[in-house]
Amino acid sequence: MTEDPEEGMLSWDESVFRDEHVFEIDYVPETFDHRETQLENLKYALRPAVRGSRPLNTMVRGPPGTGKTTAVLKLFGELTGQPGVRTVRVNCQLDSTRYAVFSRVFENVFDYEPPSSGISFKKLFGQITDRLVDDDEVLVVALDDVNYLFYENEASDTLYSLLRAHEGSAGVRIGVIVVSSDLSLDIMEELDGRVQSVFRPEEVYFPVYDADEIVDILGERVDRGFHDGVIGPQELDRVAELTAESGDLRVGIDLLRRAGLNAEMRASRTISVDDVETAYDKSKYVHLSRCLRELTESERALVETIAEHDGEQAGTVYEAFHESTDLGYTRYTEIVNKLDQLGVIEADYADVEGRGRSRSLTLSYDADAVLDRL
Ligand SMILES: Nc1ncnc2c1ncn2[C@@H]1O[C@H](COP(=O)(O)OP(=O)(O)OP(=O)(O)O)[C@@H](O)[C@H]1O
Repeated sequence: MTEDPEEGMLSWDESVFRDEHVFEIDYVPETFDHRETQLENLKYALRPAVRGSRPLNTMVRGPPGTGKTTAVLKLFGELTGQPGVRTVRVNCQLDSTRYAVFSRVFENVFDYEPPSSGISFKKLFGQITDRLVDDDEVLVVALDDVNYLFYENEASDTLYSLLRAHEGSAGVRIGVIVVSSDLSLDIMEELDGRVQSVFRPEEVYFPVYDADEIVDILGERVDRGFHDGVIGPQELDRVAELTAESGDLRVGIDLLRRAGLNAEMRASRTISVDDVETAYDKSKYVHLSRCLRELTESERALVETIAEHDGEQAGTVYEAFHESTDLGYTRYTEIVNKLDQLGVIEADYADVEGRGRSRSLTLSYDADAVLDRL
Protein backbone atom coordinates (compact mmCIF):
# COMPACT_ATOMS: atom_id res chain seq x y z
CA MET A 1 0.00 0.00 0.00
CA THR A 2 1.35 3.40 -0.87
CA GLU A 3 0.58 6.43 1.19
CA ASP A 4 0.04 9.95 0.04
CA PRO A 5 3.25 11.68 1.10
CA GLU A 6 1.34 14.64 2.44
CA GLU A 7 -1.22 12.59 4.35
CA GLY A 8 0.08 9.20 5.31
CA MET A 9 3.86 9.44 5.52
CA LEU A 10 5.49 9.46 8.89
CA SER A 11 8.29 11.87 9.49
CA TRP A 12 11.09 10.97 11.90
CA ASP A 13 9.40 12.43 14.90
CA GLU A 14 6.04 10.85 14.14
CA SER A 15 4.99 7.47 15.42
CA VAL A 16 1.97 5.21 15.63
CA PHE A 17 2.88 4.74 19.29
CA ARG A 18 1.54 6.98 21.99
CA ASP A 19 3.48 4.98 24.61
CA GLU A 20 5.52 2.03 23.32
CA HIS A 21 6.43 1.03 26.88
CA VAL A 22 2.98 -0.53 27.44
CA PHE A 23 3.95 -3.30 25.02
CA GLU A 24 7.06 -4.23 26.96
CA ILE A 25 7.35 -7.47 28.85
CA ASP A 26 7.65 -6.05 32.37
CA TYR A 27 4.85 -3.52 32.06
CA VAL A 28 2.27 -3.92 34.82
CA PRO A 29 -1.10 -2.91 33.33
CA GLU A 30 -3.28 -0.35 35.10
CA THR A 31 -6.45 -2.27 34.32
CA PHE A 32 -6.64 -5.98 34.92
CA ASP A 33 -9.96 -7.27 33.61
CA HIS A 34 -11.45 -10.78 33.55
CA ARG A 35 -9.63 -11.89 36.67
CA GLU A 36 -12.15 -10.70 39.25
CA THR A 37 -12.81 -14.15 40.72
CA GLN A 38 -9.12 -14.98 41.00
CA LEU A 39 -8.34 -11.63 42.65
CA GLU A 40 -11.22 -12.10 45.10
CA ASN A 41 -9.99 -15.55 46.08
CA LEU A 42 -6.44 -14.35 46.52
CA LYS A 43 -7.65 -11.41 48.59
CA TYR A 44 -9.65 -13.75 50.76
CA ALA A 45 -6.51 -15.75 51.48
CA LEU A 46 -4.39 -12.66 52.15
CA ARG A 47 -6.91 -10.71 54.22
CA PRO A 48 -5.77 -12.11 57.61
CA ALA A 49 -2.34 -10.53 57.01
CA VAL A 50 -3.89 -7.06 57.14
CA ARG A 51 -5.31 -7.95 60.55
CA GLY A 52 -1.91 -9.10 61.76
CA SER A 53 -2.59 -12.84 61.40
CA ARG A 54 -0.97 -15.50 59.30
CA PRO A 55 -2.57 -15.52 55.81
CA LEU A 56 -3.87 -18.68 54.20
CA ASN A 57 -1.40 -20.38 51.91
CA THR A 58 -2.38 -20.39 48.27
CA MET A 59 -1.56 -22.35 45.16
CA VAL A 60 -1.97 -20.38 41.94
CA ARG A 61 -2.00 -22.43 38.76
CA GLY A 62 -2.75 -21.90 35.09
CA PRO A 63 -1.10 -21.99 31.66
CA PRO A 64 1.56 -19.43 30.63
CA GLY A 65 0.47 -15.86 30.01
CA THR A 66 -2.84 -15.99 31.88
CA GLY A 67 -2.11 -13.22 34.37
CA LYS A 68 -0.86 -15.13 37.42
CA THR A 69 2.21 -12.99 38.07
CA THR A 70 0.32 -9.80 37.33
CA ALA A 71 -2.39 -10.74 39.85
CA VAL A 72 0.23 -11.31 42.55
CA LEU A 73 2.02 -8.06 41.73
CA LYS A 74 -1.23 -6.10 41.78
CA LEU A 75 -2.23 -7.43 45.19
CA PHE A 76 1.27 -7.01 46.58
CA GLY A 77 1.18 -3.44 45.35
CA GLU A 78 -2.02 -2.86 47.33
CA LEU A 79 -0.61 -4.56 50.42
CA THR A 80 2.53 -2.45 50.37
CA GLY A 81 0.43 0.43 51.63
CA GLN A 82 -0.73 -1.61 54.64
CA PRO A 83 1.24 -1.28 57.86
CA GLY A 84 2.56 -4.52 59.33
CA VAL A 85 2.57 -6.47 56.06
CA ARG A 86 5.64 -7.26 54.01
CA THR A 87 5.44 -8.92 50.61
CA VAL A 88 8.22 -10.56 48.63
CA ARG A 89 7.94 -12.07 45.17
CA VAL A 90 10.70 -14.52 44.33
CA ASN A 91 11.33 -15.56 40.75
CA CYS A 92 12.35 -19.18 41.31
CA GLN A 93 13.85 -19.46 37.87
CA LEU A 94 16.55 -17.09 39.11
CA ASP A 95 16.50 -18.16 42.76
CA SER A 96 16.00 -21.90 42.63
CA THR A 97 17.38 -23.07 45.98
CA ARG A 98 16.15 -22.61 49.53
CA TYR A 99 19.20 -20.49 50.31
CA ALA A 100 18.63 -18.26 47.29
CA VAL A 101 14.94 -17.82 48.14
CA PHE A 102 15.76 -16.78 51.70
CA SER A 103 18.54 -14.50 50.47
CA ARG A 104 15.93 -12.71 48.38
CA VAL A 105 13.66 -12.43 51.43
CA PHE A 106 16.60 -11.17 53.51
CA GLU A 107 17.35 -8.53 50.92
CA ASN A 108 13.76 -7.33 51.03
CA VAL A 109 13.58 -7.28 54.84
CA PHE A 110 16.94 -5.58 55.43
CA ASP A 111 17.27 -3.55 52.24
CA TYR A 112 20.71 -5.00 51.55
CA GLU A 113 22.00 -8.37 50.36
CA PRO A 114 23.17 -10.99 52.83
CA PRO A 115 26.97 -11.00 53.26
CA SER A 116 28.65 -12.32 50.14
CA SER A 117 31.12 -14.27 52.29
CA GLY A 118 28.14 -16.49 52.99
CA ILE A 119 26.46 -17.26 56.28
CA SER A 120 24.79 -20.49 57.26
CA PHE A 121 21.17 -21.00 56.32
CA LYS A 122 20.27 -21.17 60.00
CA LYS A 123 21.76 -17.75 60.61
CA LEU A 124 20.14 -16.23 57.55
CA PHE A 125 16.80 -17.65 58.60
CA GLY A 126 17.22 -16.53 62.22
CA GLN A 127 18.03 -12.97 61.25
CA ILE A 128 14.97 -12.76 59.04
CA THR A 129 12.55 -14.15 61.62
CA ASP A 130 14.01 -12.03 64.46
CA ARG A 131 13.55 -8.92 62.40
CA LEU A 132 9.98 -9.81 61.45
CA VAL A 133 9.10 -10.32 65.10
CA ASP A 134 10.84 -7.09 66.17
CA ASP A 135 9.00 -5.12 63.51
CA ASP A 136 5.75 -6.97 64.17
CA GLU A 137 5.36 -7.75 60.47
CA VAL A 138 3.45 -10.49 58.67
CA LEU A 139 5.43 -11.80 55.70
CA VAL A 140 3.85 -13.02 52.46
CA VAL A 141 6.19 -14.80 50.07
CA ALA A 142 5.17 -15.55 46.48
CA LEU A 143 7.25 -18.32 44.94
CA ASP A 144 6.73 -17.55 41.26
CA ASP A 145 7.51 -20.31 38.76
CA VAL A 146 7.84 -22.65 41.73
CA ASN A 147 8.43 -25.59 39.38
CA TYR A 148 12.13 -24.62 39.27
CA LEU A 149 12.41 -25.42 42.98
CA PHE A 150 11.10 -28.87 42.19
CA TYR A 151 13.57 -29.34 39.35
CA GLU A 152 16.40 -28.55 41.79
CA ASN A 153 14.84 -30.74 44.44
CA GLU A 154 14.62 -27.76 46.80
CA ALA A 155 10.86 -27.31 46.99
CA SER A 156 10.15 -29.37 50.10
CA ASP A 157 12.96 -27.83 52.15
CA THR A 158 12.02 -24.30 51.12
CA LEU A 159 8.34 -24.73 51.88
CA TYR A 160 9.08 -26.57 55.10
CA SER A 161 11.21 -23.69 56.37
CA LEU A 162 8.63 -21.09 55.41
CA LEU A 163 5.61 -22.97 56.67
CA ARG A 164 7.02 -24.08 59.98
CA ALA A 165 8.89 -20.88 60.81
CA HIS A 166 6.35 -20.01 63.51
CA GLU A 167 7.14 -23.21 65.40
CA GLY A 168 10.73 -22.21 66.05
CA SER A 169 10.07 -18.60 66.77
CA ALA A 170 6.93 -17.37 68.51
CA GLY A 171 5.31 -14.44 66.77
CA VAL A 172 6.53 -15.28 63.26
CA ARG A 173 3.68 -15.15 60.75
CA ILE A 174 4.45 -16.20 57.18
CA GLY A 175 2.07 -17.02 54.34
CA VAL A 176 3.10 -18.55 51.04
CA ILE A 177 1.71 -18.25 47.52
CA VAL A 178 3.11 -20.81 45.11
CA VAL A 179 2.66 -20.01 41.43
CA SER A 180 3.03 -22.61 38.72
CA SER A 181 2.32 -22.78 35.02
CA ASP A 182 3.48 -26.38 34.77
CA LEU A 183 0.14 -28.15 34.78
CA SER A 184 1.73 -31.56 34.54
CA LEU A 185 3.47 -31.01 37.86
CA ASP A 186 1.42 -32.40 40.73
CA ILE A 187 2.75 -30.11 43.43
CA MET A 188 1.13 -31.82 46.42
CA GLU A 189 2.20 -35.24 45.21
CA GLU A 190 5.82 -34.16 44.74
CA LEU A 191 6.22 -32.69 48.22
CA ASP A 192 7.60 -34.68 51.16
CA GLY A 193 5.12 -36.04 53.67
CA ARG A 194 6.39 -33.60 56.31
CA VAL A 195 5.43 -30.67 54.07
CA GLN A 196 2.16 -32.20 52.89
CA SER A 197 0.98 -32.34 56.47
CA VAL A 198 1.34 -28.56 56.93
CA PHE A 199 0.59 -27.31 53.43
CA ARG A 200 -3.13 -27.26 52.64
CA PRO A 201 -3.32 -24.41 50.18
CA GLU A 202 -6.34 -22.63 48.80
CA GLU A 203 -6.33 -23.21 45.07
CA VAL A 204 -6.81 -20.43 42.55
CA TYR A 205 -6.91 -21.38 38.89
CA PHE A 206 -6.22 -19.02 35.96
CA PRO A 207 -7.80 -20.41 32.75
CA VAL A 208 -6.75 -19.19 29.31
CA TYR A 209 -8.60 -16.12 28.08
CA ASP A 210 -11.08 -16.61 25.25
CA ALA A 211 -10.97 -14.47 22.09
CA ASP A 212 -13.57 -11.95 23.39
CA GLU A 213 -11.65 -11.43 26.62
CA ILE A 214 -8.44 -11.01 24.65
CA VAL A 215 -10.06 -8.31 22.49
CA ASP A 216 -11.12 -6.49 25.67
CA ILE A 217 -7.72 -6.74 27.34
CA LEU A 218 -5.71 -5.85 24.27
CA GLY A 219 -8.17 -3.05 23.47
CA GLU A 220 -7.04 -1.38 26.70
CA ARG A 221 -3.41 -1.68 25.67
CA VAL A 222 -4.22 -0.29 22.25
CA ASP A 223 -5.86 2.78 23.79
CA ARG A 224 -2.83 3.46 25.94
CA GLY A 225 -0.14 2.39 23.53
CA PHE A 226 -1.25 3.64 20.10
CA HIS A 227 -2.55 6.95 18.89
CA ASP A 228 -6.27 7.05 18.09
CA GLY A 229 -7.31 5.14 14.99
CA VAL A 230 -4.01 3.31 14.47
CA ILE A 231 -5.63 -0.14 14.67
CA GLY A 232 -9.20 -0.88 13.62
CA PRO A 233 -11.62 -3.50 14.99
CA GLN A 234 -10.97 -5.96 12.16
CA GLU A 235 -7.20 -5.91 12.73
CA LEU A 236 -7.63 -6.17 16.49
CA ASP A 237 -9.94 -9.16 16.03
CA ARG A 238 -7.27 -10.84 13.96
CA VAL A 239 -4.69 -10.17 16.70
CA ALA A 240 -7.04 -11.72 19.26
CA GLU A 241 -7.73 -14.72 17.06
CA LEU A 242 -4.01 -15.41 16.64
CA THR A 243 -3.40 -14.88 20.36
CA ALA A 244 -6.19 -17.32 21.24
CA GLU A 245 -4.36 -20.09 19.36
CA SER A 246 -1.91 -20.41 22.24
CA GLY A 247 -3.98 -18.52 24.82
CA ASP A 248 -0.77 -16.75 25.88
CA LEU A 249 -1.44 -13.03 26.21
CA ARG A 250 2.23 -12.25 25.68
CA VAL A 251 1.82 -13.26 22.03
CA GLY A 252 -0.91 -10.65 21.58
CA ILE A 253 1.08 -7.89 23.25
CA ASP A 254 4.16 -8.67 21.16
CA LEU A 255 1.98 -8.89 18.06
CA LEU A 256 0.57 -5.41 18.62
CA ARG A 257 4.03 -3.94 19.06
CA ARG A 258 5.48 -5.63 16.00
CA ALA A 259 2.43 -4.81 13.88
CA GLY A 260 2.92 -1.16 14.91
CA LEU A 261 6.56 -1.29 13.90
CA ASN A 262 5.59 -2.88 10.58
CA ALA A 263 3.15 -0.06 9.91
CA GLU A 264 5.87 2.46 10.67
CA MET A 265 8.21 0.62 8.35
CA ARG A 266 5.72 1.20 5.54
CA ALA A 267 5.49 4.76 6.74
CA SER A 268 1.80 4.23 7.46
CA ARG A 269 -0.28 5.74 10.23
CA THR A 270 -2.48 2.68 10.47
CA ILE A 271 -1.94 -1.03 11.01
CA SER A 272 -3.21 -3.34 8.27
CA VAL A 273 -4.16 -7.02 8.58
CA ASP A 274 -1.01 -7.70 6.59
CA ASP A 275 1.10 -5.95 9.23
CA VAL A 276 -0.48 -8.29 11.79
CA GLU A 277 0.10 -11.43 9.73
CA THR A 278 3.75 -10.55 9.11
CA ALA A 279 4.25 -9.76 12.79
CA TYR A 280 2.82 -13.16 13.72
CA ASP A 281 5.69 -14.90 11.93
CA LYS A 282 7.84 -13.67 14.81
CA SER A 283 5.37 -13.18 17.67
CA LYS A 284 4.19 -16.78 17.60
CA TYR A 285 7.60 -17.77 18.95
CA VAL A 286 7.09 -15.75 22.13
CA HIS A 287 4.92 -18.57 23.42
CA LEU A 288 7.29 -21.26 22.21
CA SER A 289 10.25 -19.62 23.96
CA ARG A 290 8.22 -19.29 27.16
CA CYS A 291 7.36 -23.00 27.05
CA LEU A 292 10.88 -24.19 26.18
CA ARG A 293 12.35 -22.07 28.95
CA GLU A 294 10.67 -24.11 31.65
CA LEU A 295 11.53 -27.57 30.35
CA THR A 296 13.83 -29.92 32.23
CA GLU A 297 16.81 -31.53 30.56
CA SER A 298 14.98 -34.77 29.70
CA GLU A 299 12.04 -32.80 28.35
CA ARG A 300 14.41 -30.81 26.14
CA ALA A 301 16.00 -34.03 24.99
CA LEU A 302 12.62 -35.27 23.83
CA VAL A 303 11.87 -32.04 21.97
CA GLU A 304 15.18 -32.45 20.20
CA THR A 305 14.44 -36.07 19.34
CA ILE A 306 11.01 -35.18 17.98
CA ALA A 307 12.59 -32.39 15.89
CA GLU A 308 14.80 -35.03 14.33
CA HIS A 309 11.86 -37.41 13.80
CA ASP A 310 9.14 -34.87 13.07
CA GLY A 311 5.81 -36.51 12.25
CA GLU A 312 6.92 -40.04 13.03
CA GLN A 313 5.15 -42.64 15.16
CA ALA A 314 5.42 -42.47 18.95
CA GLY A 315 7.07 -45.91 19.02
CA THR A 316 9.87 -44.88 16.66
CA VAL A 317 10.47 -41.67 18.57
CA TYR A 318 10.59 -43.60 21.82
CA GLU A 319 13.35 -45.86 20.53
CA ALA A 320 15.53 -42.87 19.63
CA PHE A 321 14.70 -41.11 22.90
CA HIS A 322 15.49 -44.17 24.97
CA GLU A 323 18.74 -44.61 23.08
CA SER A 324 19.91 -41.10 23.92
CA THR A 325 18.56 -40.73 27.48
CA ASP A 326 18.05 -44.25 28.81
CA LEU A 327 14.66 -43.16 30.16
CA GLY A 328 11.75 -45.61 30.23
CA TYR A 329 8.38 -45.64 28.52
CA THR A 330 6.31 -44.27 31.41
CA ARG A 331 8.44 -41.15 31.74
CA TYR A 332 8.46 -40.83 27.95
CA THR A 333 4.65 -40.85 27.81
CA GLU A 334 4.45 -38.28 30.60
CA ILE A 335 6.72 -35.92 28.71
CA VAL A 336 4.85 -36.45 25.43
CA ASN A 337 1.63 -35.50 27.22
CA LYS A 338 3.23 -32.43 28.79
CA LEU A 339 4.61 -31.19 25.46
CA ASP A 340 1.24 -31.83 23.84
CA GLN A 341 -0.59 -29.93 26.56
CA LEU A 342 1.86 -27.01 26.29
CA GLY A 343 1.24 -26.90 22.54
CA VAL A 344 4.88 -27.53 21.62
CA ILE A 345 3.89 -30.73 19.79
CA GLU A 346 0.75 -32.30 18.46
CA ALA A 347 0.25 -35.94 19.39
CA ASP A 348 -2.51 -37.23 17.13
CA TYR A 349 -3.89 -40.72 16.97
CA ALA A 350 -3.72 -42.20 13.50
CA ASP A 351 -4.38 -45.64 12.04
CA VAL A 352 -1.12 -47.31 11.13
CA GLU A 353 -1.31 -50.20 8.73
CA GLY A 354 -0.91 -53.50 10.52
CA ARG A 355 -0.28 -51.81 13.89
CA GLY A 356 -3.69 -50.50 14.93
CA ARG A 357 -3.96 -47.01 16.31
CA SER A 358 -0.79 -45.21 17.23
CA ARG A 359 0.14 -41.63 17.96
CA SER A 360 2.20 -39.58 15.58
CA LEU A 361 4.27 -36.77 17.08
CA THR A 362 4.57 -33.51 15.17
CA LEU A 363 6.16 -30.25 16.24
CA SER A 364 3.71 -27.35 16.31
CA TYR A 365 6.47 -25.05 15.04
CA ASP A 366 9.13 -25.19 12.40
CA ALA A 367 11.84 -27.64 13.55
CA ASP A 368 14.72 -25.19 13.00
CA ALA A 369 12.92 -22.51 14.99
CA VAL A 370 12.47 -24.96 17.83
CA LEU A 371 16.06 -26.19 17.78
CA ASP A 372 17.35 -22.59 17.68
CA ARG A 373 15.47 -21.80 20.85
CA LEU A 374 16.24 -24.95 22.81
N1 LIG B 1 -6.26 -9.44 32.50
C1 LIG B 1 -5.18 -8.83 32.00
N2 LIG B 1 -5.22 -7.52 31.68
C2 LIG B 1 -4.14 -6.89 31.17
N3 LIG B 1 -2.97 -7.49 30.93
C3 LIG B 1 -2.86 -8.80 31.24
C4 LIG B 1 -3.95 -9.53 31.79
N4 LIG B 1 -3.54 -10.81 31.98
C5 LIG B 1 -2.26 -10.88 31.58
N5 LIG B 1 -1.85 -9.68 31.13
C6 LIG B 1 -0.54 -9.37 30.54
O1 LIG B 1 -0.06 -10.55 29.90
C7 LIG B 1 1.31 -10.77 30.15
C8 LIG B 1 1.50 -12.09 30.82
O2 LIG B 1 0.89 -12.05 32.10
P1 LIG B 1 1.55 -12.72 33.39
O3 LIG B 1 3.03 -12.63 33.33
O4 LIG B 1 0.86 -12.19 34.58
O5 LIG B 1 1.11 -14.23 33.13
P2 LIG B 1 1.50 -15.54 33.91
O6 LIG B 1 0.25 -16.34 33.98
O7 LIG B 1 2.17 -15.19 35.19
O8 LIG B 1 2.52 -16.21 32.91
P3 LIG B 1 3.68 -17.28 33.17
O9 LIG B 1 3.04 -18.45 33.79
O10 LIG B 1 4.18 -17.57 31.80
O11 LIG B 1 4.70 -16.61 34.04
C9 LIG B 1 1.79 -9.60 30.99
O12 LIG B 1 2.43 -8.69 30.15
C10 LIG B 1 0.51 -9.00 31.57
O13 LIG B 1 0.64 -7.61 31.68
